[in-house]
Amino acid sequence: MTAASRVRFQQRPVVVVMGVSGSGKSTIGAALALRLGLPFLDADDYHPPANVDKMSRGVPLTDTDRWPWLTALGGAMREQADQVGGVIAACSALKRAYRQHLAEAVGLPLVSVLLDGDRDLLLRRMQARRDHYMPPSLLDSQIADLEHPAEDEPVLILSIDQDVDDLVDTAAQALARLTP
Ligand SMILES: Nc1ncnc2c1ncn2[C@@H]1O[C@H](COP(=O)(O)OP(=O)(O)OP(=O)(O)O)[C@@H](O)[C@H]1O
Ligand SMILES: O=C(O)[C@H](O)[C@@H](O)[C@H](O)[C@H](O)CO
Repeated sequence: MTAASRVRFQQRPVVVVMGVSGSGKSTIGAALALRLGLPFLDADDYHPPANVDKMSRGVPLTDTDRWPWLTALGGAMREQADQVGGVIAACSALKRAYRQHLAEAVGLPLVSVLLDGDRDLLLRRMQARRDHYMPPSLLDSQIADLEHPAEDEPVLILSIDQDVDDLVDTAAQALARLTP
């Protein structure tokens, strides 16, 4: 048993694994949820078809496109948090207002895990992906929209130039300390 798998929380965490497209949110979020025995929700599954169509055509989403999507995800997070106590969601959550909106929808404080990487690595990972609607041409608009969590937002920042297992180990251990 690794140190991370022995982590015990006083309270189950409500976590948003966040960052720009290609940073590894779905990959790390799913693995972290499995490690912590918590439900996993992927924001990609909550987009209305019009949003997916827009992104597929290489057009960045606007705030207006994102609010209903964030409301739907926040509602699903709340259901899981009510039933299970905690939840891990993968969601770009690029702007502070989006993270606040999610926290309000859930009714509990969120902990963000920001997957941070440089543009070259992000682009390589997006280009290597074959089965995803999000085109690499949208990366720069994602980077432009990203507002790094401020001092008053509980956040764990992870550099994505590490193996998935290492990232999950670090996140699991740090969450035990960050969770109120
Ligand atoms: N730490 C890592 N090391 C190597 N490859 C990784 C790592 N994390 C993710 N990947 C790979 O990078 C690609 C992007 O990851 P993923 O789809 O999870 O990102 P994402 O942030 O969910 O993207 P999007 O927001 O566009 O859905 C995938 O092919 C995934 O397998
Ligand atoms: O906020 C946004 O611009 C979008 O929702 C994207 O982040 C996508 O969800 C994702 O990155 C592609 O799967």
